[in-house]
Amino acid sequence: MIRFEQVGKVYPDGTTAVDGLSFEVAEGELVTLVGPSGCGKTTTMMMVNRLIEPTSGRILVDGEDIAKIDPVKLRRRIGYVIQQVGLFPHRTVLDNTATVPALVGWKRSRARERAAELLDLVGLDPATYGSRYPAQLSGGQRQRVGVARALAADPPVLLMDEPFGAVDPVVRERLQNEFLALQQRVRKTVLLVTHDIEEAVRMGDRIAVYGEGRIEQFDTPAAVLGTPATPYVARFVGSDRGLKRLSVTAIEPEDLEEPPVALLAESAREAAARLAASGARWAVVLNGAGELHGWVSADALRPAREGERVGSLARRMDAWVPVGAPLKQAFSEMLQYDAGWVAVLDGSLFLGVLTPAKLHEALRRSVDADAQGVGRDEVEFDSVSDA
Ligand SMILES: Nc1ncnc2c1ncn2[C@@H]1O[C@H](COP(=O)(O)OP(=O)(O)OP(=O)(O)O)[C@@H](O)[C@H]1O
Repeated sequence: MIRFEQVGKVYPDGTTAVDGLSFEVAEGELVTLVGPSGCGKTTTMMMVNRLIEPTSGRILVDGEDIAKIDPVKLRRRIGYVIQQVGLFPHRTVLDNTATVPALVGWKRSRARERAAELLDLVGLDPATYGSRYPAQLSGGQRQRVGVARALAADPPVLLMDEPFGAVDPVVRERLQNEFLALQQRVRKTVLLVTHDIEEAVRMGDRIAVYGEGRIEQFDTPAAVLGTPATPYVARFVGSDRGLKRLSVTAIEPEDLEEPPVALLAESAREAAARLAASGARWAVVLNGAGELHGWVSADALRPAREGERVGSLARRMDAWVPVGAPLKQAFSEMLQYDAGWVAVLDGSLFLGVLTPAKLHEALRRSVDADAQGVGRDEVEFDSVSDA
């Protein structure tokens, strides 16, 4: 846990970088610090591992005032990932990753074993990449090594300064998702600095939105987007915050439509009759275990011969998302498969489908739920279809 108590930093030339910072990052929580250039994010972060000393207030890590901890010892408890990664160019990827365990006195063989495990964890096969040098990696791969190295000594706290800043947007999104999946498993206490509100929203359990040298709002992504605390925050998160909410609103069972269902092994004629009676133009096709196979149209079923099964007329459907996934994921599947709906699954079981209309409703539900005084006209919906 990291706790800031009235922390301020005035540089020797008189620049006040931050002032009166008080907030807490709970154990296992990921807090993003977001704000424009020069607002004091990096200063905030570097005070946690004492690369910069505050001029007022105090910072506690796990309840201990860090001013009283030897900085070298402190830094061994804190992983540090920076944009430029800072890998040693003349050391292999494996040795780079093993740096901190080796520093803290692990045996070489154990440190290398641990490094291999970590490379695996961040999606780099140690057999392929372990013996390469940093220059022989792509930017995204270097970034992953940076994360692996920071995690190698299993520090409870992780500081990340624009960790995905140096890669293109597609790779960035992949690294972000990978890191989130990793964080689900390792549950570090993370402080992540970014100037990108999208990244802050996607990554943070909570977000600290910085104005000049101070925090304007400290809250969950949904609350920051739904109810910006100040006009400054509203401007910073942008007029398309309704759209950004797609990233933070989870699909819930109540959002789903329940279209007619046909089973793979069922008689096509019976299924056709059922569809005709309900007036539906298509049905979702499931196997006997209730798992998604695809879909079948009423037109395909109508001419079915006696004895023909739904399975021989059904088409596969690969657009699906797990229940609880963000609306944005469903939307992106719809676009990718050029589909008018996506199936929503609970494990492998089919729950229902999400359609664009339902997606819109879900977004509205989410905005209304914590709009608390924010007028509907302040939240833009109409751009959803342009995303
Ligand atoms: N060593 C220093 N001496 C004087 N002023 C400094 C020093 N380091 C940073 N500053 C100033 O402190 C303020 C906060 O800087 P900081 O690097 O924390 O901002 P930041 O939000 O991380 O910005 P960026 O996103 O551009 O990295 C800025 O005005 C900066 O110019």
